[in-house]
Amino acid sequence: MVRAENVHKSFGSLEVLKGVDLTVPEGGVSCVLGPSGSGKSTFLRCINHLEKLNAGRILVDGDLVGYRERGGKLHEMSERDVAKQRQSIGMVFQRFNLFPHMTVLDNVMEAPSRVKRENKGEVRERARALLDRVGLAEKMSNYPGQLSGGQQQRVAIARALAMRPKVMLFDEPTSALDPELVGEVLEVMKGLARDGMTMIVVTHEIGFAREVADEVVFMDGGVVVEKGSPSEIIANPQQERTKAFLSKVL
Ligand SMILES: Nc1ncnc2c1ncn2[C@@H]1O[C@H](COP(=O)(O)OP(=O)(O)OP(=O)(O)O)[C@@H](O)[C@H]1O
Repeated sequence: MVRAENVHKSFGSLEVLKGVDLTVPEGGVSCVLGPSGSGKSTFLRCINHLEKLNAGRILVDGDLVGYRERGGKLHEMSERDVAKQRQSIGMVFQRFNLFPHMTVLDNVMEAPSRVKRENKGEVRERARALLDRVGLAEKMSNYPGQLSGGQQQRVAIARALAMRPKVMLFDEPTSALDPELVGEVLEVMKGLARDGMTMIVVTHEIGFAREVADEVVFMDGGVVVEKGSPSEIIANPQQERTKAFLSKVL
């Protein structure tokens, strides 16, 4: 479960998030739509400790992101606790950023072996199973440079899943792909949604949002303009800003 309450974030004098509220229940999928510069990436980055909030709070699985409550007061988490909390939050970016000198299997094994220091044999089995799940079992000995963009993005998803996250954040995971490779990545994401993963997906893939999202959130100018079911927001938007955006992307 993810709950964001009144999240504010500024960069200098630029106010990027102006009080964002969002709740994704356990196993729910929220798709965040909105024009470029509306704060979508910044919002995901706040959930994953890549940015610090100026105000508001975020809870992942009931735990406050970045803070511990002690004696009725909030204390900033130690780096160790931040690292631990980040393990429960998987993130997939537009650019997959795999290690080019490591095989596909080693890329997927890297984080659990290094960060969690888990048993190598178990991690290898899990990584193999994940590569099978994303349809890349036969590529595990290849290097990222030998794979298509869609295949690399599927490896990136397997890599995030290898940490057994409770929540997966996707930041425009198909925007950098050639159009014919988009479908294979969306299929993997649909499978994850079917399997009950809690997901927040920033995307311009309206078809995906329509089919998979439990809730569609339209953001513009650092605020949530409207949110609701796909049929409410995509088929029947109420706000002019949402209508204008959808008329451009549909
Ligand atoms: N580290 C930063 N320092 C200064 N400004 C930033 C920083 N990160 C983001 N911004 C600014 O915050 C605003 C929102 O950016 P953000 O990337 O969150 O938008 P977005 O909705 O994800 O857009 P896009 O769809 O283009 O990725 C932009 O004006 C951007 O330039």
